[in-house]
Amino acid sequence: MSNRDTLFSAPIAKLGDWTFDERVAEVFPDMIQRSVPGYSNIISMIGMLAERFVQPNSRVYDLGCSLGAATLSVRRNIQAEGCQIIAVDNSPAMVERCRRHIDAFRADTPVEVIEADIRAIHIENASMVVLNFTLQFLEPAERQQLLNTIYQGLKPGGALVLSEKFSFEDSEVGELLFNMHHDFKRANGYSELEISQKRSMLENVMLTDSVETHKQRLHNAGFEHAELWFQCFNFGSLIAVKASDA
Ligand SMILES: C[S@@+](CC[C@H](N)C(=O)[O-])C[C@H]1O[C@@H](n2cnc3c(N)ncnc32)[C@H](O)[C@@H]1O
Ligand SMILES: O=C(O)C(=O)C[C@]1(C(=O)O)C=C[C@@H](O)C=C1
Repeated sequence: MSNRDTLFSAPIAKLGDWTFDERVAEVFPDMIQRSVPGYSNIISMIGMLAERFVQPNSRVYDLGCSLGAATLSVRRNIQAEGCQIIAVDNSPAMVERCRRHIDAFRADTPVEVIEADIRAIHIENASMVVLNFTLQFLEPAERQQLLNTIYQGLKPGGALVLSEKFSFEDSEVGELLFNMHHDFKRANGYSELEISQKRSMLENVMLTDSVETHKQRLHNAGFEHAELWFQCFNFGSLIAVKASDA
């Protein structure tokens, strides 16, 4: 079982910027489950999407794989033969644990876990790409380029799953959903101090976009189809599909 996240329960004198270090990796399953509304639904439904979208003899990329939760869900559900999963993360602490998690289960589809920056990854012969709460950690100016690369590397009929924390153009709704997210964290046992310390650490490194901005970028990248398929408060997931005659 995963360790409980108590990283920010005591006052921290000098709050630095957020990083995915050893301490975060150690408690990550508990942290993400208690912080992201709908996370476990999204993980299991990524498996359902894999069943539908993964094509024989193609690749699946899990970009910003952390401990490999999405990779494992995809691997459990792939029906097609001759596939390979490439899981990428630039945090050594995550990659080391991810390799152990993946190796703990037996399956036919091989998984390669790569310690690298997702901005430097070449994508080819992909039928599915997963960005599960990762794009939000790139500089906003770098997000379009990554989506362009993904579209180029996808086979016709291939899909990108893009899950993110959202901001909202309607400030009234934005404030409501932001507060609902905090209620969710409180209900999951986080104190006001834990919530506010983590929020300050994330402030400079996790800049959120609206659903409209995400859709616009996906269309700019070339995706013929893009729609929100899941939302819980200010967290959700889009599916973007490359046309089968592209
Ligand atoms: C919120 S976590 C993703 C959760 C994971 N996809 C899941 O479904 O459990 C974000 C991950 O992206 C990784 N990351 C952030 N920026 C990255 C980059 N430029 N290249 C590679 N990995 C990156 C972090 O190290 C972290 O593990
Ligand atoms: O916005 C928050 O408060 C979060 O905790 C979000 C979030 C995320 O979306 O990735 C941030 C960092 C951790 O990886 C887990 C969750």
